[in-house]
Amino acid sequence: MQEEMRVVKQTSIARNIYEIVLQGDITKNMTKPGQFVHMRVGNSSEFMLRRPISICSVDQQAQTLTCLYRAEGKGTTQLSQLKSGDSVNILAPLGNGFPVEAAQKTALLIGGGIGVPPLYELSKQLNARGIKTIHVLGFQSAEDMFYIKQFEALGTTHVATVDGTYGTKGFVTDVINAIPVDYDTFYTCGPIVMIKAIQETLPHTPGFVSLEERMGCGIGACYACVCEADNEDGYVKICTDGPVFEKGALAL
Ligand SMILES: Cc1cc2nc3c(=O)[nH]c(=O)nc-3n(C[C@H](O)[C@H](O)[C@H](O)COP(=O)(O)OP(=O)(O)OC[C@H]3O[C@@H](n4cnc5c(N)ncnc54)[C@H](O)[C@@H]3O)c2cc1C
Ligand code: FES
Repeated sequence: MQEEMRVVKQTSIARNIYEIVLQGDITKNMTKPGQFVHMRVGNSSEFMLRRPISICSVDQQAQTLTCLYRAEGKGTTQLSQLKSGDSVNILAPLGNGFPVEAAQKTALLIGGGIGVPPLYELSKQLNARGIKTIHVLGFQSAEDMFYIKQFEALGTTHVATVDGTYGTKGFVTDVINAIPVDYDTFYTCGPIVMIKAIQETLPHTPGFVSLEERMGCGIGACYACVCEADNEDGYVKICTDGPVFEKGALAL
């Protein structure tokens, strides 16, 4: 489904990180955490390719969608210029999403950098099902951190920064190695190197990983997003088969 969503507000929340709140009917279809929206950020041919951005939070009553993104390249920088009252063309919801029903009692949610946003809607939905959530969030530096208070409101939240300016100095795996193993399922989203390290750190815990890799069409037509996998075809398309996969399913 496609819609021109209205920008309600846009706020800078950390170094190069923006929170955009959009309103529209299409939110009623955004029910699964871990799905993403495909945004057209401008009308010129330069912006023909849409930008995939995770659903961070949905308010069904207000019909609003919140996304968090890093303004890095041309498209996301263009997106960061939008003001309240502007509109953005959204194709959504795309992808499969995290299976919330997989967690039994306690879930460990691990996010790295701009992989953190989809874990917020996931944590909200797990908590609504009575599942306790523990969050481990990794950033480069204190200046890059966002949504710490929002995660703390949902469950115990640990932060790791590479430069040690906040929380544990080091990586999310340093935190995971130091906390008690009282969770039954893990969910993670972030850079591939982090996902690989987590799979090695938690070999016996069932888990689900979400990839935020390069995409083209977002709807299974262009093969820009294929990743080697242990299945009959030998590959998967991140956009339609994912972006969430069971731990170990991909040859990372
Ligand atoms: C499923 C999914 C969810 C994502 N969720 C978020 C999120 O919540 N917040 C966030 O900040 N980023 C997210 N990303 C990454 C985000 O899509 C890219 O950072 C963004 O598309 C880069 O666009 P640009 O205009 O800054 O860069 P440009 O270099 O101008 O982009 C050029 C083209 O390459 C594509 N591209 C470049 N880098 C990526 C990338 N890493 N992933 C996919 N396409 C890319 C762009 O979509 C565009 O078509 C997600 C990616 C995926 C696949
Ligand atoms: S992005 Fe085109 S097939 Fe996945």
